[in-house]
Amino acid sequence: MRTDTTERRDPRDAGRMKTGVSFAADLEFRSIGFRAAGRTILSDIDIRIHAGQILCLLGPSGSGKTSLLRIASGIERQTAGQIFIGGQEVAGPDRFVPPEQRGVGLMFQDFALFPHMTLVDNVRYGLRSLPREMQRETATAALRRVGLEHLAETYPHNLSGGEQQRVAMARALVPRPQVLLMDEPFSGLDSRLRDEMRSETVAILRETRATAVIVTHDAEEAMRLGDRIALLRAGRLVQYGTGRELYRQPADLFAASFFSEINVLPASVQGGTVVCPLGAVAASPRSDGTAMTVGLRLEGVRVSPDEGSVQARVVSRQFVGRSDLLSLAVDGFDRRIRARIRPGDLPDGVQEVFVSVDPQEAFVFEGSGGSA
Ligand SMILES: Nc1ncnc2c1ncn2[C@@H]1O[C@H](COP(=O)(O)OP(=O)(O)OP(=O)(O)O)[C@@H](O)[C@H]1O
Repeated sequence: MRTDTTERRDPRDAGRMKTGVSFAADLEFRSIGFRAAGRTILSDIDIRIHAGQILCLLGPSGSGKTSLLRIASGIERQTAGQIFIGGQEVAGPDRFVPPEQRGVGLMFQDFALFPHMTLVDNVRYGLRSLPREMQRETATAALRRVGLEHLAETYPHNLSGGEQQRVAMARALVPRPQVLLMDEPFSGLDSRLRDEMRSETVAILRETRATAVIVTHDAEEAMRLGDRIALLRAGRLVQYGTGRELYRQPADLFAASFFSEINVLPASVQGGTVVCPLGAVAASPRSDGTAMTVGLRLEGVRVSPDEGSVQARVVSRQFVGRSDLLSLAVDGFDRRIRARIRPGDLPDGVQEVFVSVDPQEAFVFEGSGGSA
């Protein structure tokens, strides 16, 4: 039987259930597609995470991260495919479990605390099915866990951003959802606080053994937080794996450039070797003349005053703290090459240099477009 999507419900209700009855669960997106307003927003998304794992949905603005999160929660309904939580289908062509029965907790970008309620009442909100005394006790314990018990009777507007984040986290976790869904939970915090809250959030998620999905557009954040990362682009899954896999073996040029700044260089196969304007990069079994593209991390451009594959001139040099950023003009290549070097690696004032490629920092893709 079909049940309509539940846009009129208050999504803050999504995690409401009896405390203590649920445990972390596997979460699976199977062939998810989503069309809205005549557009394809998501297609063919297959992701599965195990109970207790943290999945980061990573991608640029508009890639479909929030849509996928909303589909997992039941606020939105996919137009193709199925969602499984703990092995049970919660959404599919013939089945739709509403948000409040899915055992999911939701945490929003702006934390969405109720301004007219004290902190303890905000946290209690998810526990309305429990007896009153238990609600208070459990909510207070949850505030204690995030270090805010002493502020239980204050109102959200008295709190700093980090404190609000912690209350939102306590509120989302207190009903012990099987899966916690978090939409850019750190984006409203300044960078120092963001670091602190990231570590704290992981600690709390591990402690409660919650399965979590975190939306972010920051690759470093995804690597810090996620056991697995799903990289999306224009509604498609570009790559799924650990942070290390995505960083070290990006599926295509887009994935490579999402994880670090890169130079994109045209290349071709010559005598079993991929050769770009900075020299030889890697061996290749492909036939001579095959067009290739090299993605070279800025750290992968070796710069030396006296040795390297090709000659270059330093066009600009910027001090940016732990490294210097160089812009280089390479003989016979009309685009500037960017490099990031340790300040001591090249004496100040040196203009004529040699450059070569560190093969460890270079990614080779077939074709001139750079796909895998
Ligand atoms: N119900 C809908 N109706 C029409 N368009 C929608 C709907 N939901 C999402 N979209 C569109 O789908 C695209 C993906 O949106 P989504 O919010 O999922 O992306 P995102 O990756 O989370 O982006 P951001 O990082 O900017 O939040 C956007 O272009 C958005 O406008």
